[in-house]
Amino acid sequence: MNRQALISAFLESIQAYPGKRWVIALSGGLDSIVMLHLAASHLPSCKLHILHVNHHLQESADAWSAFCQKQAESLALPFTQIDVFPENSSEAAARDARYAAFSHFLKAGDVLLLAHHADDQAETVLFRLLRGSGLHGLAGMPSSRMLGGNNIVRPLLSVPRLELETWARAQQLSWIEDPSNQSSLYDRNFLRLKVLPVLKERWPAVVERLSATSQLLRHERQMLDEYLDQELAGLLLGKCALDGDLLASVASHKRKALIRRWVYNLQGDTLNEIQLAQVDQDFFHSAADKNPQFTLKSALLRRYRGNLHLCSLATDEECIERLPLYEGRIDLKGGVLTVESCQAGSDRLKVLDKVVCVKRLEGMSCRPVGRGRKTLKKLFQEASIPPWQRQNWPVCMVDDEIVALPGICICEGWNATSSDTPGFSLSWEPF
Ligand SMILES: Nc1ncnc2c1ncn2[C@@H]1O[C@H](COP(=O)(O)OP(=O)(O)OP(=O)(O)O)[C@@H](O)[C@H]1O
Repeated sequence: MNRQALISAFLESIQAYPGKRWVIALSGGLDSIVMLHLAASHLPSCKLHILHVNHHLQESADAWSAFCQKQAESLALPFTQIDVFPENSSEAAARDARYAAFSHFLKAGDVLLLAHHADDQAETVLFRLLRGSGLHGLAGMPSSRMLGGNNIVRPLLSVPRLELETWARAQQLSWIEDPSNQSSLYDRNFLRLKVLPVLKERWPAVVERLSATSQLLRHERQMLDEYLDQELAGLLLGKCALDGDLLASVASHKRKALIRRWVYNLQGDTLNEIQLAQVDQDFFHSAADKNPQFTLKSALLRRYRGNLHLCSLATDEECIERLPLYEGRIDLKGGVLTVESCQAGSDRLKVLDKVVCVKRLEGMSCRPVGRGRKTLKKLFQEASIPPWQRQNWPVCMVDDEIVALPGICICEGWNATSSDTPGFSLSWEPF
């Protein structure tokens, strides 16, 4: 890869993500220093910002921060340092703290640039292969992904480390060598220091090949994901529930793949094989009267009447007190309410003016159209609404009268049967 090819690879990956700001994650190591200088030379400086995280884990941590700040000053670029104090000194704790700091710092429209390169990708693939990963793991790091609402991009992912070093030396750049990278006690370092050099002797292009393999697998995975999304469409009961009978009827490996994809689509969490085996065991091989639960980072998997539900960990919070209704989508803590007024003519919205949403109280009852008087409890049971969703289900009222239970029923007198009858339709997507 010549100098121009390196610059083109960098610019091509970045130009697909024209953010408000490109935030350069600068550790001070070779890779992020090269990324910084490529960005400073080829991108408008008014769109650049440097972000450095000080983990306070090594003696020289403050010296690294000072080095990064100096780089920013010499290039006249804005610089932010975030200090974090990870729970312990492991790489994983540092990583968690770093990503939490990244998330906290990024504003809407920012794109975060990370300087992982092809050797990092090769190490990742080898490491995961040795750990027994499947397609998901072997597809390696993606060249871009979402972090909360922001894009993370790795514009140097196809560039071997040696190319970066050659370029950095030619530009007379200086960078920091992290002494912990030289300890082969860590698995990743062992692969980098002891295994990859031996492989390179025999197959000089091993890094490029491993990184090409991961890219092929990413494409295969993309096709698989598209297939799973189509299959999921036939299993969904609302957004956050899957039909348990249909899931039980497919082979276990397919069921696990479907559940993993569904959870990923809703939560961004990827369940690993051990977690999936646990979910499969607890939810599809346990007695029907059991109430299995599986806790994810910020959600809970539950079973109700055989179906699989993904619900927020915060469902016990009281989310509605008294909310005037208006047309459109209303985001509430326990879900999303969609309101459509069906009344024709100029009084259309007046119908909704009178309606308020309240929280359900014990013993409430109403008269759903054509079904006589029913308690809300009975209506929830008949509609197969899981108990944990009932507490936050909004109840629509005018004065003391219940006029609708969104997604379940409209009450007598409030279903628009002609243009002069008040009416509306409502749906509630709990989470
Ligand atoms: N302290 C830091 N401050 C800002 N950015 C950092 C810091 N450490 C790492 N980064 C960013 O992350 C990239 C990858 O760093 P590194 O290879 O050390 O992380 P990793 O642990 O291997 O990977 P990951 O960050 O995905 O866990 C760096 O090139 C840099 O862009």
